[in-house]
Amino acid sequence: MTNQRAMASILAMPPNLRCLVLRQLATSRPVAVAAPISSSVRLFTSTTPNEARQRIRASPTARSATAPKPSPTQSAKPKDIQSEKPKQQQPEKPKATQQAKPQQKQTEKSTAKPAAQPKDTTTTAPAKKTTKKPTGGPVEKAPSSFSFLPPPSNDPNQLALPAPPPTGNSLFAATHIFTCQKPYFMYAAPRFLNFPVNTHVPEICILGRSNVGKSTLINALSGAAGAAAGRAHGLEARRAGRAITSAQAGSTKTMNAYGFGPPPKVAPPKKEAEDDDGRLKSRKEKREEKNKFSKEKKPTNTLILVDMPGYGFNSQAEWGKEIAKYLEKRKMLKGAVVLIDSVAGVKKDDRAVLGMLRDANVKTTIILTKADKIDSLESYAQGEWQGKMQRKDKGSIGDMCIKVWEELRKIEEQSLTWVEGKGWEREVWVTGAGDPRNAGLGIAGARLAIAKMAGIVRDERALADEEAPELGSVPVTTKPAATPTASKIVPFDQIVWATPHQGTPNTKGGREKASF
Ligand SMILES: Nc1nc2c(ncn2[C@@H]2O[C@H](COP(=O)(O)OP(=O)(O)OP(=O)(O)O)[C@@H](O)[C@H]2O)c(=O)[nH]1
Ligand SMILES: [Mg+2]
Repeated sequence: MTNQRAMASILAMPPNLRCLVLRQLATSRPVAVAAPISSSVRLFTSTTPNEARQRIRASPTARSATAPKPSPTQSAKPKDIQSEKPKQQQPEKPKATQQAKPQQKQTEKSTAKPAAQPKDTTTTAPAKKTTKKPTGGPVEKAPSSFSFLPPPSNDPNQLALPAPPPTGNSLFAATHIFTCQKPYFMYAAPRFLNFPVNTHVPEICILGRSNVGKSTLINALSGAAGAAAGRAHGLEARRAGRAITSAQAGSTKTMNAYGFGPPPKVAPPKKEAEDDDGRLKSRKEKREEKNKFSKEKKPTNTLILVDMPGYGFNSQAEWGKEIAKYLEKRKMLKGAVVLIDSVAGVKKDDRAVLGMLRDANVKTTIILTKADKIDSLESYAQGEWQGKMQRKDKGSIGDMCIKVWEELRKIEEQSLTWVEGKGWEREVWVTGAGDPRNAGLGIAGARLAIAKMAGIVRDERALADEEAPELGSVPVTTKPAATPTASKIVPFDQIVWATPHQGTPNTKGGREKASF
């Protein structure tokens, strides 16, 4: 209504004045201004030109340059909200706590009341582990040393006598040599000529019919338990320094040497060309010395065991010839271990090999293998095995020992030196190296038998006909290798070996006890 009255008054004006008034009104007329383009919706608002300019300044392009703060806040808000939403939605938290609680309960299950959560106790991991252990590991505690002594005569009514158990010191010293470090696979010699020179480290060879368990015993001596000792295959076994075993006879085809125990300390070669008296060496002397050292490598271990190819089924005649050469010519050969199958007993091939050993005058020890196949070891664990072994049942281990002694006494008749107690050991050792149920049956005793024959450990038992090893002739490892001040460092060719093991005295003046 006010606009109509104004228009009527303007029209009533004289023409000149009317034109002036209309021009004034035209300049002050409102202008349509575009809304910010940035927004998806185009808004139109009626404003004055000044307001329009202010709005244009506050346009999206200007906003983006001049006012970045509001956009992040606006964009951040939803993000924050979204991120906060789960935080605010606290119902998830109780879910997490509910999941954590049962885990804690599982870990504390052993101490918690089993009656409160019977379902958890049946499904939890620790319970499974405890049930799996008996299947994988040894079930029964097998005797670590297991040996027999012969009766005074060959009277068939007499029985094998269980030998008195070795002392803890002797078992500890022997076990330490074999287990203080990883066994070292030194070389495989197809022929005797391939053997490297050795003038310092005692060697023991392991002989026996094919598949009797020679390689398995070597693995068990180094600490491989039960099934692991009898199932060493391929590169993995080689890398671990283990002997390769197989259920098929004739798997070992070369003479393989394994080193045990730490190396003796060797001084670096002298730099000055002077001898001990300070005299300058001649060229010839220097050359001789160089050749002497280049022939033989520095010793790497205390003891070498040579795993021989088996004789009998699936063997080759060539192996026998090379083994015969080895037995006759090897300087550092301190003895041979002949393995005899507890089930099969002494065969024709065993007699032939024992005859070879007699002729070569090589000291011999008999070890029975696969004893687990004869008698149940449950009785061993309960201490009943001694009486059980003395029974005259066919196939018992005691009976097998009697047969072995009979054979040895026949074979020794053709020799003056290779006789009972000197050429061959009276004590027969019994093992079950590859027994998956009873890891280490008689293995500590076998270690002692071998180390004793090599002259590096003394058996402390007072056996009447036992001869002490020759002192100073062979290296002796009496203590762990970690004793740095044990011996003075001397040149390789001047190594003076220590005396045999006398046991490790403890602080109370007694002897240390070893646990086996
Ligand atoms: N039950 C049982 N099995 C054994 C024992 N010793 C060895 N075995 C198994 O007898 C098989 C032959 O063992 P090896 O150690 O390869 O025999 P080997 O005398 O070295 O045989 P060759 O190298 O062929 O001369 C393997 O399958 C061993 O798992 C044992 O004391 N008890
Ligand atoms: Mg073998």
